[in-house]
Amino acid sequence: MTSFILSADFPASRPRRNRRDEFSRRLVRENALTAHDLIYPVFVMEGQGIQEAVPSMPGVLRYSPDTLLKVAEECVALDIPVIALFPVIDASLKTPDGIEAANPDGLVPRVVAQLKKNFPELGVLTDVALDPYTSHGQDGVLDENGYVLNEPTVQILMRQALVQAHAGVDIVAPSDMMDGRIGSIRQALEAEQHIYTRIMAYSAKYASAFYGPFRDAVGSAANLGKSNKFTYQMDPANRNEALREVAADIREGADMVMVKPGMPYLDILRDVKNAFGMPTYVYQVSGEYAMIKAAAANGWLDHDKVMMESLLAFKRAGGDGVLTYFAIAAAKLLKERA
Ligand SMILES: NCc1[nH]cc(CCC(=O)O)c1CC(=O)O
Ligand SMILES: [Mg+2]
Repeated sequence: MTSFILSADFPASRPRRNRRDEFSRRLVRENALTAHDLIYPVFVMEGQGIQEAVPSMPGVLRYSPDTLLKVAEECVALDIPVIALFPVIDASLKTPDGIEAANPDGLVPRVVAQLKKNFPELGVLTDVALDPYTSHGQDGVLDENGYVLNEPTVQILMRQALVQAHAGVDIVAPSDMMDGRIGSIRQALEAEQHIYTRIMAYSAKYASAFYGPFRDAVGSAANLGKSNKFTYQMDPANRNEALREVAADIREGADMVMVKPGMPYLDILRDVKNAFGMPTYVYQVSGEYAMIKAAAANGWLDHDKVMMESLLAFKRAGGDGVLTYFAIAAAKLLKERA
């Protein structure tokens, strides 16, 4: 047998030694996913006894406040720390300024109060954004050319966040990408003694085509039509800009920051974590979920394995937690394995 040297390191270095047995693979494992890393986004609408399927998001349902309680109970049982609410607003309540967002008797504040009353230990996160409430599906107030106006939009977002805080929400999460909204919301919260309301800022939110199924779920897709969100959400080509956006949100008072979408933006997630060391979250968005579901339904990918690998990748890339429609399924798997 001829002996040959493959490299100067070999065979002193054989990376496969550590990989040979399950015990040493476990011993050298660098990252782990736990239920504590999961935030479960849910769609909620008016009504009773509702569990309505979202066709472009197989396995995702729209709930009425009563059926949502069961979901919250499941989150608690599975050790999922936070549930994130996304409202489906009746078309009759949608207006150009989306002012229903600031209605203290609206759907979201009522659901927040109900959840906190029944499950005080479950963290509740609310979306601060106008798109579920506007008749045009944009995240803000428009001028005569259809341009989203910054300050007038921030004024309404402040009122929306305050209403949610009064209802008892734990975390407000502005997903709109208006400039200066974190500072305005923080000031308003402090002024009204909501000093413990946390802000999770959607800081680096890209103008992504991966949001398509979500817009079906909340019913903004048809209203939005062919228009886009390029004048406020970030250009997918940009990397440095994400760091500037995150820096500004931290200075303005964000307690946690977010990168969105997830898997196509893992580089941004790593950059943000390295640059700021903040509690950093990532949104595995509706389109990412739909892709995995579709491939699995065709038998092209192993659903559970791909789901868990995609979630672990967020941890490895620097995420402290993930907003994911897989939260319940993943937490169940983690519990079975424990
Ligand atoms: N305020 C809008 C909002 N909040 C969360 C999502 C997307 C979430 C997902 O795709 O799962 C969007 C869509 C958008 O910006 O158009
Ligand atoms: Mg910003």
